[in-house]
Amino acid sequence: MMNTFRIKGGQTLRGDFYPQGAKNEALQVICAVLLTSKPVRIKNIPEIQDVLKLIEILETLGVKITKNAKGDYTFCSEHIDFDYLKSNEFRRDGAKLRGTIMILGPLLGRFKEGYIPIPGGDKIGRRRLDTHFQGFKNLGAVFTYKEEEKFYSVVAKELKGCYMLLEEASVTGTANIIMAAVLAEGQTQIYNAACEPYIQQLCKMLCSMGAKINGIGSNLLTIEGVSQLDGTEHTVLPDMIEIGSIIGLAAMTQSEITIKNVSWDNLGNIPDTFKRLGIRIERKNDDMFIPSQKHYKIQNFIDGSILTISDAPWPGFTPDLISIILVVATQAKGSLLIHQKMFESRLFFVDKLIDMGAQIILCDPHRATVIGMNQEVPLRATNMASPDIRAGIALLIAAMSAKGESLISNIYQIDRGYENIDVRLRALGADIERIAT
Ligand SMILES: CC(=O)N[C@H]1[C@@H](OP(=O)(O)OP(=O)(O)OC[C@H]2O[C@@H](n3ccc(=O)[nH]c3=O)[C@H](O)[C@@H]2O)O[C@H](CO)[C@@H](O)[C@@H]1O
Ligand SMILES: C=C(OP(=O)(O)O)C(=O)O
Repeated sequence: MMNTFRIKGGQTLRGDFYPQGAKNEALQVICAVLLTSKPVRIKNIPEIQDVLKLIEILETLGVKITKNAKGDYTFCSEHIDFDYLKSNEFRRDGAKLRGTIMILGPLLGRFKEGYIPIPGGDKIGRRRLDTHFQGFKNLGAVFTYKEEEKFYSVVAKELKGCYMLLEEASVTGTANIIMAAVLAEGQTQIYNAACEPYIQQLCKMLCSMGAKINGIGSNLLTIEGVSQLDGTEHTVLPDMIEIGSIIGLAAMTQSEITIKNVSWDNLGNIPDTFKRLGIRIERKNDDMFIPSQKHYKIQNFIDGSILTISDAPWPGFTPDLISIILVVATQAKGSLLIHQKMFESRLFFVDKLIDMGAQIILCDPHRATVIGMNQEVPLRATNMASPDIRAGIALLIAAMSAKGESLISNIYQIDRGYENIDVRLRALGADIERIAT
């Protein structure tokens, strides 16, 4: 069944918002349970489409899963069904999301073989997997790709640690290589490693399972292989992308919102980047208070030139919040150049914002200039489909600020990353309804 959101915009929201656990961390640490035959308990798992699908795939793989409470699961990977891994069912199920790619590293590390169909995820431009496979090959694995079956396999007689310099700081690639290397023989050094909080959390969890990893949080990881890993307990951080989305929503709708328990120390430059758009953000212990603001003014650079916000590997600004920055800028005072460097098809949704009356010039697939309207002319309500997860939430924010009723279809693309977003926004006073179409 396809669902649509009906949104009556123009309401001011107010209240406390509790962020969900981080989707991209959950996908990594859930895959890591494959590294041990012992129970691993993970708390604060967001119960969103992508994560639930991964859990379902692990269950079919033979992992015993107990749900202790909402978002709190224990996984035990004593036996793995390699027949299923090579089956047609897996070729179909495994292709549904991006996160499944990260079962390869742990399977290769522990069993010396792993299989995966070409993974799904957002259609936001080319999404290469070269870094993953080059990393596995560096450790001694043989990589095969059957083009007609769209199926990858990695097998090794043994994995041997080595020094490697990654071609790019791929997030899921780094996670995959770490998970293979923790059980490889000897020392592995990964330079140009991604170091997002997702990766730091994965490393911390692996260390509590007995792995030996140094350099956590930096782009040089040194791993001493161990022969086996133990069980553990781990809690997923709040989702920094959801937190950024709510900052954007508060600013656009001139609302006063407190985002609870944000884990400030793991937000990097996200709060400061929104502040550069003139949005006031206050720290209150571990909560984030966003006061209601009639207007917000984009800062210029020191030399007076137009501000540019671009994405970069961590600790740079995350590409997953670029669409939100863009939509928020449409009602700021001033102009902004958005430069989405990593993905080439993530800005096309600006067409919809232009339909709603936003002043945006798409310069090329990577850059858009936004001329803010200073909340003087509201966006117009419209009907639209959500193209990808972050454009989806950006359009939802636009619809919440627009006068009148908007419809957003294809909201599966929002549900896969935001848990019950309609219910949680209604609690803040939003007029949003989920309708079956
Ligand atoms: C499930 C998951 O965790 N998904 C996240 C993960 O995807 P994922 O791990 O798939 O993304 P990668 O980090 O591999 O790369 C994303 C894109 O950026 C390009 N690239 C990457 C690194 C680099 O230094 N330069 C560069 O240009 C790649 O070529 C690719 O086109 O990281 C992305 C980048 O933060 C996020 O958007 C995704 O939400
Ligand atoms: C692009 C994203 O997700 P995925 O990598 O799962 O497609 C995202 O979370 O913004």
